[in-house]
Order: sequence, then C-alpha cells, then structure tokens
Amino acid sequence: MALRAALRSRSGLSGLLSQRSSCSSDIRMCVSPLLVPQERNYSTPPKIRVEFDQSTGVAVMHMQSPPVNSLSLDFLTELCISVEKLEMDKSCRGLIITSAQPKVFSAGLDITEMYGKSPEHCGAFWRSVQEMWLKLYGSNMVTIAAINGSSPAGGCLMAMTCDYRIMADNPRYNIGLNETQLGIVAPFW
Ligand SMILES: CCCCCCCCCC/C=C/CC(=O)SCCNC(=O)CCNC(=O)[C@H](O)C(C)(C)COP(=O)(O)OP(=O)(O)OC[C@H]1O[C@@H](n2cnc3c(N)ncnc32)[C@H](O)[C@@H]1OP(=O)(O)O
Repeated sequence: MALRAALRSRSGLSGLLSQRSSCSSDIRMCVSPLLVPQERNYSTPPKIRVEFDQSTGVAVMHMQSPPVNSLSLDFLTELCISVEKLEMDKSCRGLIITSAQPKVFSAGLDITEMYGKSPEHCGAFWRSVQEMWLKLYGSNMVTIAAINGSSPAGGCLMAMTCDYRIMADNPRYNIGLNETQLGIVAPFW
C-alpha cells in the first residue's frame, strides 16, 4: 500500500508522463562477472541517473544517453550496475525507469554495436543485452516503465521486462518489436 501511495506521489508517474513531447550508504558493489570488465568511462557523462527517495522506498532511473537512449554496451553496463546497487539496498522496493530524452524512451539496441566489431565485443554486447532483461525481469523490486516517448525493439523489450508499463498518451510515440522489418534475428538464448 505504501509503495502504491508513493508511486502516486510527487516522485511517481504522473509528473514523468505529463511530459508529452518535450521533457524538458555505504553499499559495497557486487557486480556480476559479466559486467566486471566494463568499467565506466569517467570521461563521459553518466548515461543513467538514479534518484532514490528513502522516505518512499522508490527509485527513479532516468536514462540520459543522447540522442535516443540507444542500448550500447556502455549504456547497458551502467544500467545493470545501477539496478544491482538498488537491488542490494533492501530499503528500495520500487523502481521507475524513464527517459530524460525528449520524445524517446529508448531506440532499442544500438545499431552501431552490430557491425564492424570484433567477435569478443559482439559477445560482450549480446551478453549485456541478456543481463539487462534478466536483471529487470528477475528483480525483487516492483519495476515500472514510465514510457515517455517512442520505444521500439530493444526499448520495447526493456519495457516488457518490467512489472508494469505506463505509456504517455501521444500518437507520435510508438512501441513494438520491429526486428523482422530490420532483418535482425535475435540470437538463441
Ligand atoms: C524477455 C524476453 C527475452 C527474449 C527477447 C527476444 C526479443 C529480442 C528483442 C530485442 C531485440 C532488439 C533489436 C533492436 O533493438 S535493433 C534496434 C532497432 N531500433 C530501431 O529500429 C529504432 C530506430 N530509430 C527510430 O525509429 C527513431 O530514431 C526514433 C527512436 C523513433 C527517434 O526518432 P527521432 O526522429 O527523434 O530521431 P532520429 O531518427 O533522427 O535519430 C536521432 C539519432 O539517433 C540515431 N539512432 C536512432 N536509433 C538508433 C539506434 N537504435 N542505434 C543507434 N543510433 C540510433 C539516429 O541515427 C540519429 O543519429 P544522427 O543524428 O547521427 O543521424
């Protein structure tokens, strides 16, 4: 009940979704082995910003990777580490994922990760995709995708792994799986 109330409160969804076409502890990190080699590059701004409200137990994760929050290896690694850190904080019971970019929740997998890369990089990339949806789908937190923009393909996958999805009511925003149109076949898991 408290969580539901919290989600309706100022840190909740109404504010996030009202942005239609323009948006304007000490925890020891326990990072999965898959993520260890991918340390954050501190010369670039963070792609994920997390606001955790201790009083409500709800965290809001803002995806802020311009222009379209495409899911690159770096982005996914940062996202997974953020989820893991929140997961370890038992006072965090709810997670809202949303976009800080105008008009786009996430453009899906970063197309530039899919060509001209070494087999090792491709392997790491696809593992990070798998890690992302496993982490969100298996999370103990109540997870909500506040979809405040278009969310094709991998963006849709990310939303689907959450417990709840709420999408801004704007006919310009689309969501769905378009892999067949693109000629991409998701690898066997
Ligand atoms: C629980 C179940 C587990 C099993 C899972 C099985 C299912 C697997 C599904 C997961 C697989 C997913 C595959 C993919 O995700 S492939 C990526 C597919 N994505 C797309 O096709 C989206 C393409 N983009 C768009 O439609 C539009 O860009 C947009 C998101 C609607 C935004 O439109 P807008 O007009 O605002 O912006 P632009 O189109 O001008 O784009 C701005 C710049 O961003 C670059 N861009 C866009 N999308 C991507 C991308 N995906 N990767 C990399 N870069 C991207 C675009 O090129 C522009 O760059 P520029 O300014 O340099 O030109």
